[in-house]
Amino acid sequence: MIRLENVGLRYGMGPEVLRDISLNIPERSFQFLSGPSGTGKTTLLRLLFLSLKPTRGLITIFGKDRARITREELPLIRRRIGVVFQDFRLLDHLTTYENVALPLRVRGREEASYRNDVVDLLKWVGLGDRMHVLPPVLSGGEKQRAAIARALIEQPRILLADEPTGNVDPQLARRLLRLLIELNRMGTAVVIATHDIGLMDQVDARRLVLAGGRLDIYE
Ligand SMILES: Nc1ncnc2c1ncn2[C@@H]1O[C@H](COP(=O)(O)OP(=O)(O)OP(=O)(O)O)[C@@H](O)[C@H]1O
Repeated sequence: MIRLENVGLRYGMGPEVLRDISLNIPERSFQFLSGPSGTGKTTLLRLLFLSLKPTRGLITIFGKDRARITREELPLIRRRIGVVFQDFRLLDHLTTYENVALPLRVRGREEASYRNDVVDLLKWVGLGDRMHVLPPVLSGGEKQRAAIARALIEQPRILLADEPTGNVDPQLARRLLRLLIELNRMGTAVVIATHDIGLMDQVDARRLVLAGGRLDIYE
């Protein structure tokens, strides 16, 4: 579904942050992306989300060569990729419901056509009773789940999550992980960037480990 071949990336004139990365992310797969702080996990996720271009190598996404994707095509392709950012990026002046519905509203969809989907998704992530509050009053774990719901509202084929359990206690981290595993069972590919070894040890999943700009893959 997403394939990288000998990809390298440098920011500006800096050193190569990622070197010779070759990776295939199959449909319906589940993997952790780990490695010490500053090794390029977020950078790799940004390459997968097409918010960065590689400085060398080839990326194929949904069968298309990344280098040939036009500016007009980009939003359509990105719609098939859900992302949960480290800092959530929820809009504080919109309710939880409105944050999750925003991608659909921006596309000009009528609220009546999506209201039930948003409510069902919020219930699924456990925020059924927090729909109408603003993000500043949500706890860290609730914000995380709102960000996951927003990433899923367009039914992406892959979910990229950057440290989704970074700010929550171990019990909540386990619940979030269960949610992502259930999502994967329903057919969505999942990539979770994390430092949390305890979290990774809970699932027998593929591990992508970055170190020194290179990627080791443990199937
Ligand atoms: N926009 C940028 N411009 C220049 N250098 C950057 C930029 N973003 C990241 N870097 C550098 O690239 C390297 C990899 O950063 P990245 O954020 O991808 O690592 P990470 O593994 O996600 O780190 P962490 O686990 O701390 O979140 C770091 O040395 C960082 O300083």
